[in-house]
Amino acid sequence: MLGTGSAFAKSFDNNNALLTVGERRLMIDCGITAPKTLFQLGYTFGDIDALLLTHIHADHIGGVEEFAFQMKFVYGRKPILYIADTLIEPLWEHSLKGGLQQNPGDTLADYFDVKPLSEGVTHELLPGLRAELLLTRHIPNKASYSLLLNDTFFYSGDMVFDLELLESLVNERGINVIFHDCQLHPPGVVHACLPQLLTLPAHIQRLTYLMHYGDDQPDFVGRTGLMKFVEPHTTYELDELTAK
Ligand SMILES: O=c1ccn([C@@H]2O[C@@H]3COP(=O)(O)O[C@H]3[C@H]2O)c(=O)[nH]1
Ligand SMILES: [Zn+2]
Ligand SMILES: [Zn+2]
Repeated sequence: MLGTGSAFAKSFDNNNALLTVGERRLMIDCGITAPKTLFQLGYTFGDIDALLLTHIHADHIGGVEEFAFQMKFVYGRKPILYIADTLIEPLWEHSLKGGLQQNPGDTLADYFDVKPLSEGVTHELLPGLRAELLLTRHIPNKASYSLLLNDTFFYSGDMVFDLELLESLVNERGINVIFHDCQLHPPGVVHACLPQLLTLPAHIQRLTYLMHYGDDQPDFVGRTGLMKFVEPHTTYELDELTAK
């Protein structure tokens, strides 16, 4: 995990991840803090093969302009951009065009090898890494996607509490690890909040790890039921997590 903080956290970096599969690396979201976090952890943008974006908020896309410029002008190649088909136009028109457009007609494709993802369809992102996007509720009229990885691991984009979805993932789809965004203080208007997540049945809590939390997270250690916190700047072995 590059970071595990909420959008407003200052002691935790933005909730972004770097997945390594064999020799290939996929970054999940690239927020404001991602360029500096990568540097602090000893990576460069040149180490990244592909970027996947869950939704358009700065803690998830605020570092994309630098990523795009560095890949073009420092590393001289187009990384893969995996993104929901519905987000391509708003990402460019509403977020990136102001900084990245240099010539009339420039598009995302001038910086990225854009691979549109359709919701509900499994795509192979890297050899050995399959992902399905799920449109999950975050902010009304604003698309945000969560990820099902290799049919075993659920990684929430920002989303509200959705008991029905989590139950169906675990009970019907065989998901055995959940990384879930967690707002520590209620009410959970645009994120699941801790009191809501604490109502999950025990067998789901045991599979659940909390991320995207605020600066007072240390006050909540030991107060998360059967759920654990995802730690920042920490590497998790998916095979080990999902084998438990
Ligand atoms: O209707 C809204 C819209 C936004 N917000 C805050 O802005 C943040 C944007 O990033 P985020 O999605 O990680 O978290 C969001 C919330 O903290 C909110 O509380 N209510
Ligand atoms: Zn966020
Ligand atoms: Zn968000």
